[in-house]
Amino acid sequence: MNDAPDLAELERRAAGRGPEYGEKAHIVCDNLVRIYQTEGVEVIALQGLDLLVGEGEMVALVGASGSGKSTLLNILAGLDVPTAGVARVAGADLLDMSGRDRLRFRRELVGFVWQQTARNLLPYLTAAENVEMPMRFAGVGRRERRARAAELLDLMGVGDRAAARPGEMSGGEQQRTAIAVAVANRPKVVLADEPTGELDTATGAQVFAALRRANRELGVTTVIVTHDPDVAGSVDRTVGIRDGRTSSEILRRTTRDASGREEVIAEEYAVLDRAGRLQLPREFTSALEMRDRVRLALETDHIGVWPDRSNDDHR
Ligand SMILES: Nc1ncnc2c1ncn2[C@@H]1O[C@H](COP(=O)(O)OP(=O)(O)OP(=O)(O)O)[C@@H](O)[C@H]1O
Repeated sequence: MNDAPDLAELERRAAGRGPEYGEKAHIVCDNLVRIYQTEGVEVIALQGLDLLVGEGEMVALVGASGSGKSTLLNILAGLDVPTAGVARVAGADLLDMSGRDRLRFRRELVGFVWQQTARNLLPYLTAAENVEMPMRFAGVGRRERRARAAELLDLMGVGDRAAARPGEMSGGEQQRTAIAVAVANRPKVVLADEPTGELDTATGAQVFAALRRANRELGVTTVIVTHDPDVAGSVDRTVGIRDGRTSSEILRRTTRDASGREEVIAEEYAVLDRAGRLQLPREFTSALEMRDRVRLALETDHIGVWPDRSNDDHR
């Protein structure tokens, strides 16, 4: 006898979870787990990551090397399959997808920009031909392809480089062309893994500006993995990943001071998952020497967290 719950039972259990988590979000990660097995050793790259991104949002993902950012991006791109949890992008369920749907998802619903310029563009095609390539796969007619490629290269500020091959373009021009390629098929989501990583500050700023233009003018939801503080500081929302989980978020909003000047206010938040778990920033816990256990108190409008002093008398 097999005691494992059948599909109907799993669906019943899932239905009992109350209102669907992230029902309206464009990207939903719920308790996402990715375990790699290499030579008998398990690496838990994502250990229950939660993330919601709304349609049209532009979000930066930051975190130490090895925290799981690229793993997450590869899953959202449909290139890697999570071990457990929920991952949905633009309505597509990334855990339950046939090979054919996955291919369609990668061709039509997401666009990517990688750090290595060589990975983004075909070296023997011109910039315009590179932008036309995904449209060709999608069966777009020649005239429409040409017009859209020209329009997108213009939007990215590299319209005058349309006839150049990647080897004849600067790194920044190649990355801006890569963004045009990524959005060619009108994807719902663009994923960029360190798009400015190989560029100097000024060129990186131009590439970021091109991504932002794609986000604002084409309305495409954009997720950027970055170590670049200028990029992380320029988006409305920066999500910190620590040890395979979302740990904190910085939200920025623009207001006007008394003299009418614009100022950006950045506020830090901790991510609270459905089970009530949150990660306190390491600087906070180490400043107050918090370890193992903390004391909590519910106040009318906040929760107080204190170091555990209960054993101090016995020491
Ligand atoms: N294909 C793989 N096989 C085995 N382990 C992997 C694989 N890919 C990633 N890992 C491990 O998973 C963890 C998360 O890696 P990941 O590349 O997602 O981190 P990251 O935050 O993107 O790091 P970086 O900023 O250096 O790119 C690391 O411990 C890494 O060694």
